[in-house]
Amino acid sequence: MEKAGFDAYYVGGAVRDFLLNRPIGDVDIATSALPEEVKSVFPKTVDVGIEHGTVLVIWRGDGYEITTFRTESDYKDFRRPEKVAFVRTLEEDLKRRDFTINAMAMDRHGAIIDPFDGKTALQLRQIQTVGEARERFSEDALRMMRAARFVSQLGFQLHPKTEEALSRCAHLLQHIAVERKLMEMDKLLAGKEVTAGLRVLVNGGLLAYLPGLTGKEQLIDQMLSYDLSRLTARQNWLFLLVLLAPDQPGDWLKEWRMPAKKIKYLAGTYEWFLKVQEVDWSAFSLYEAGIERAADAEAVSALYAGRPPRAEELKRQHEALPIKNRKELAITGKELKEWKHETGGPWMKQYLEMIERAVVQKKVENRKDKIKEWLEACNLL
Ligand SMILES: Nc1ccn([C@@H]2O[C@H](COP(=O)(O)OP(=O)(O)OP(=O)(O)O)[C@@H](O)[C@H]2O)c(=O)n1
Ligand SMILES: [Mg+2]
Repeated sequence: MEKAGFDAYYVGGAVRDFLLNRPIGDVDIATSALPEEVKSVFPKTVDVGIEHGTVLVIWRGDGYEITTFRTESDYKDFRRPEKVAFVRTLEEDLKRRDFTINAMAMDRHGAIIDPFDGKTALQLRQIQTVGEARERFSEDALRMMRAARFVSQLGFQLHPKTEEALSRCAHLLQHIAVERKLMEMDKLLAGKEVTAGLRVLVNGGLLAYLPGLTGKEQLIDQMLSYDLSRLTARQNWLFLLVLLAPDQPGDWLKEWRMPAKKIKYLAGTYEWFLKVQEVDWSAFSLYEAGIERAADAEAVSALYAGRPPRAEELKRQHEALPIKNRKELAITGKELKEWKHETGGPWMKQYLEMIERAVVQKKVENRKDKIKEWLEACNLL
C-alpha cells in the first residue's frame, strides 16, 4: 500500500490484542486509499463490503480486510450506517471507533498511534468510549453489548461514565438485529469473566432487549452466583435453558436466530440434562446421548448441584462401551432375514434395537455367532 503512495495501518482489535499479548483474531487495516485504489494495488481482492469501504485482500494465502479511513456521520436508526463518508486522515477514522482500547493504530514498523490514550486504558483495564459515550452508543447500539463482551473476554471494567451512559442508552438496543446480538452473546459466554460480562447486561438494563431474557433479571442474578467460568459458551447456553426452563427450549433458542443445527444440539442436550436429573447415566443412555452431549449435560448438572464434575469418569465409561453407534453392530438386517427366513418388516427394527441394547449392556458380545446364539437362547429365531 505504502509503496503505492497510500497510508496504511493496523487498527482495531488486532492492535489491542497485540498489545495485550492475546491471540489475534481478524486483522483489520485502515488506509487512505479508496476501495478502487486498494483493488488496483493488489492482484487478488474480494468485494466484501465495498459500500462501507471494505475490500478483502488475499495476500500469500491470508485474508486482510482493508477499509478506507471513514467517519460514520450520518447514522440512522442507531445502527451502523448504510453509507459512510470517506476521510483522508487516520485520526478522523479512529475518532469514530467505539472504545479507546479499540481506537489505536499501528504502522508497519510497530509504532503505535494512540490519540485517545487507549494504552492507559489497557493498563487500567478499562473499557471507555472514544469521546461522548452516549454519542458512540447512539451511533451503534450494539456497542453496549460489545462493552459487556469485552468485560467478559478481557476481564476489564467499564469506566464509570461509560457505565452510566450504557444504562441510559440501553433502550436503543431494540433497534439492533438479533443476529448481531447473538454474535456478541456467544463471545460473552465464551469469555473468562462471564459473570462480570452478564452483570453488565443485568445492571445496564440490556436484558430487556435481548430475546427471551426480558424480565428475567432475577433468574440471571441467580445464574451469577455460580462459577460460570467452569463452563464453555455452549454449556453456558445450556445453563441458561436450565435456569429459565422454557416450555419449548427449541423456540426459545430460535428467537436468538441460532443456526438450526445448534438449536437441535442444545435442545437435545437439555433433554438429556432433564433425564439424568431423574435417573443417572447408564451405559445405554451414555451410548444414546454420545459423549459430547453427555459431557455438556454433566458439566451443567454438576455446577447446578454444587458437586465436582465427573467428566473424566463419563469419558472412561463411554470409551468402555462395546460399540459407539449402530453401524458398529456386528450384524445388520441382512443376517436377521437369513436367520429367520423372513422378508424385511417392522420386526427387523425391533430386533435390531433389542440387539443393540443387549450389546451395549454387555449381555451379548458384539459378534455374529454370539448374537445368533443369544437370539436362539431367547427363542427369537
Ligand atoms: N460496533 C462497532 C464495531 C467495531 N468497531 C471498530 O471496528 C474494529 C473492528 O471490529 P470487530 O472486528 O468487529 O471487533 P474487534 O474489536 O476487532 O474484536 P474481535 O477481536 O472480536 O474481532 C473495532 O476494534 C472498533 O475499532 C466500532 O467502532 N464499532
Ligand atoms: Mg476484529
